[in-house]
Amino acid sequence: MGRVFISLKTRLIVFALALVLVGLAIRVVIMTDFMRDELQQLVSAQQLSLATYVAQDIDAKLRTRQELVRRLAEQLPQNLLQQSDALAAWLAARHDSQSLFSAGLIVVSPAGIATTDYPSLPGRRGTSYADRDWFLAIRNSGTSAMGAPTIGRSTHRPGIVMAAPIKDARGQLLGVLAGVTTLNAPGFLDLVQNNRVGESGGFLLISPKDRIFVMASDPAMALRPTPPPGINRLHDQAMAGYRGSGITINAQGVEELSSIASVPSTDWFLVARTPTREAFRPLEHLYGFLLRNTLVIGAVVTIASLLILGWLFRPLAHAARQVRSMAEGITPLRSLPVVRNDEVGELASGFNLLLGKLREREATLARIAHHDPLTALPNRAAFHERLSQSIALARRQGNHLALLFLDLDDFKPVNDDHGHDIGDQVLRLVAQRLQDKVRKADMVARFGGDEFIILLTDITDITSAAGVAEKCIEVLSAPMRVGKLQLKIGASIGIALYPDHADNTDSLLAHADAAMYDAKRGGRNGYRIAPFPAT
Ligand SMILES: Nc1nc2c(ncn2[C@@H]2O[C@H](COP(=O)(O)OP(=O)(O)OP(=O)(O)O)[C@@H](O)[C@H]2O)c(=O)[nH]1
Repeated sequence: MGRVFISLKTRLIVFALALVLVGLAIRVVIMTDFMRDELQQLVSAQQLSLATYVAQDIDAKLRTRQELVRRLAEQLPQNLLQQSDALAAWLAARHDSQSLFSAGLIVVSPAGIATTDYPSLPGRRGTSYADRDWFLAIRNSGTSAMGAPTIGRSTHRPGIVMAAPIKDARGQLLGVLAGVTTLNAPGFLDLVQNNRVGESGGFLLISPKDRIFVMASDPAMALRPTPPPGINRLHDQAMAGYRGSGITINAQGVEELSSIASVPSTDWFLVARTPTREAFRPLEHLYGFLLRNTLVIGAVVTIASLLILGWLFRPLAHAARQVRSMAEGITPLRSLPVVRNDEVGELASGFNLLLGKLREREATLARIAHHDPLTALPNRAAFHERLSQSIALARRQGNHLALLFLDLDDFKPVNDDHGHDIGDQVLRLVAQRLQDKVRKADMVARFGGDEFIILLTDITDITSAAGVAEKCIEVLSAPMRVGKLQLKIGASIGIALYPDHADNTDSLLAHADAAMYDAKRGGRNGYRIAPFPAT
């Protein structure tokens, strides 16, 4: 398990995934600001057009009613002002043909008392409207007026009054004609009430002068007071005349995108509002999309990384396994295949170079271990190895071997008289001369000091071995030129044969050694054959 976490492949995949996630985070951060601004502008523009459209619809309805009541006031037969029933019949004819005033028409005397109404509501005739704003406005200005939305005195429902003066030819006020519309009357504020903006947004129709909601998507809000200043920043700005869009926190603590448009014929304004959570929902969808998109990209990156890294690292893993197997001695040392010309290929080439060096070093060490550094002849260890192999082979093939144990005569004085360097050169000359006298298949080794040993393979009889010994003695007896010196040495040789004297290395060597001492004792510069065992 631990290997998985420290694996280069895992780390690279984690790194790639981290890049994907960082990319997502950066996209989300950058896009959030950008998209929010864009979306806010778009939704604001749409919502403002909607608010303007609905505000103009309300305005048109108010104007139509104002116009109607003004016209009716002009047309009203003034002679009927004193004939209540006839006037009611006249009103009925007008009201039925154009029923814009859902709560009817009222004729009010200059003193503010309702004299006639249609449709007639219980208790309406005789009621005083002298304190109503619309009546007072007409009394003061003499022109038509619209009252503040309020609970009707006879209807007992939220409503609004449009009133126009009834004047005689001299401009004398004879009465007031008032048309009453309840706020929830069909065809009046339909677009505002029970209508939503989006899913959870809505409208508010506000009269800033009266500080009330005239109507809202929730009709229960009609005539409720607007929030006091300081609760809703944008509402405060709208009350002060701002028209346009903005984001604000409403009295319930919900963030809303609000668009404000004027109703031109009054000082009212209409607010279309949508919770920003809903307005900016496309952003959530975008995040969802980005997240899904990132998950897919992440999965693709992981799979692609696994495949690509697997392909890239396969030779590396393979090479690592091979190197381990070589190091553990399971497989022999051999060069790694260089599959590609990339870093992995470079590593394999580097390993192969190292392997070459190792082999060279190994060869040097083997040479050092098996050769005498002075004469470059095989040393005692190499000789023992070779002798064992030769005995085994000779045993299988039924051949004879001969061992010539050679010790220089009077070598010590060379050292003593001329120094060790001269002695070394003499030893090298001896090695050279001996090698020249044997066949390639034979072996000359330095046994140590001034002792040499010669292994003759495949000899037929003792005579041929003795012949070689003689030639060696002869060649070594010849004067040796070392620098300006002319030196002379000799050699004593002991000969032992396989299998005649012995059939193993140690015993064979012991026989040859003993024979060599025999030769020394016999006067030096000669050879002796080990005595053959009695049969
Ligand atoms: N220069 C040199 N001398 C060596 C080396 N190895 C051994 N010797 C010398 O070889 C001599 C061998 O001793 P001996 O065999 O007793 O000397 P020797 O004079 O040949 O005696 P005999 O065999 O009795 O004739 C010693 O003086 C060693 O110091 C070497 O590598 N270089």
